[in-house]
Amino acid sequence: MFPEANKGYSYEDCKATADWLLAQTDVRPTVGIVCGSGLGGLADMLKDQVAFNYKDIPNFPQSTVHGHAGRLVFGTLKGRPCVCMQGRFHLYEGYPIHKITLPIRIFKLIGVETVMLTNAAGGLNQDFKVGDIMIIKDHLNMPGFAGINPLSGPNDERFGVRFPCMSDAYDRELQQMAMDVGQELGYGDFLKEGIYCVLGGPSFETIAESRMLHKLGVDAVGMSTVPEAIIARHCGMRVFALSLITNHAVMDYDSEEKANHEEVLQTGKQRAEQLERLVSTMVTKIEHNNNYV
Ligand SMILES: O=P(O)(O)O[C@@H]1C[C@H](O)[C@@H](CO)O1
Ligand code: HPA
Repeated sequence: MFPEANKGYSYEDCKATADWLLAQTDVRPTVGIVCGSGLGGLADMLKDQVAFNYKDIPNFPQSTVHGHAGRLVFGTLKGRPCVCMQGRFHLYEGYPIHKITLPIRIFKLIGVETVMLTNAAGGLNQDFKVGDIMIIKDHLNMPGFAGINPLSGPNDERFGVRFPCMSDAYDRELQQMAMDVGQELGYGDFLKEGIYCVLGGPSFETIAESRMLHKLGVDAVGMSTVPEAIIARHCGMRVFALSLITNHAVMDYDSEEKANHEEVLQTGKQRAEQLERLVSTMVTKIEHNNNYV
């Protein structure tokens, strides 16, 4: 069942994993959530949980990063059937890019229509503060510039077209919904929007790199999300994504600040409750056919 790294997973491999999951649970999720570093608490919001350790799911990679529990959780969120990845995969873990994005195709094959991606990221926008939530409106795919794209290799039309459009990667209605819900919840002061850039990691950025990204118009930098968004759009799912700004990307040689994973996880804990409320309220407003109510 394990294909060669550069060949990716076939439609049949993905279908086998999807069918295996569907046989284990009656939950039929239409919303799929991916928890970023330190944001696994989002999965704990689900009621009537049916949870699987990644190691027990055919074809699934294993989580290797602290703050990514490695569980796929099915359940309901205020009555809506959802599935939640409590832990994602990153290029720097050594996984080929097709493996990182495999769960997103599984989402599609089990009936998910809307994907909500979350991540921890370093803030480059000078107006951003640690603890801000940035709604992602667009991305820069740095590994993609070097040919590392989850759609490289043969294209299977059963998933989507050879050359998918990405100018509409992040659903505008869902961005507006997040803004509206954020205002209703009183989050106006820390709810922002911006452009996310993915790098390979695991080293954090140098000062020169951060300065370059800032000049390019990047608002937040991280190590995930973009490959998942590309795969989700390729197979026709709607994508909403947000970054929790967990630290400032250092851009000044006099600065004493040093990016570190502990700070990332700590900021996640501090904003967990608000983030959960934002995501869960949005889920209640996403209709089965993906309309915004
Ligand atoms: O999975 P995400 O993108 O939230 O994780 C970020 C990027 C690195 O994996 C880690 C660095 O602290 O957090
Ligand atoms: N850079 C890259 N990835 C990150 C950061 C950062 O500063 N913070 C959390 N994930």
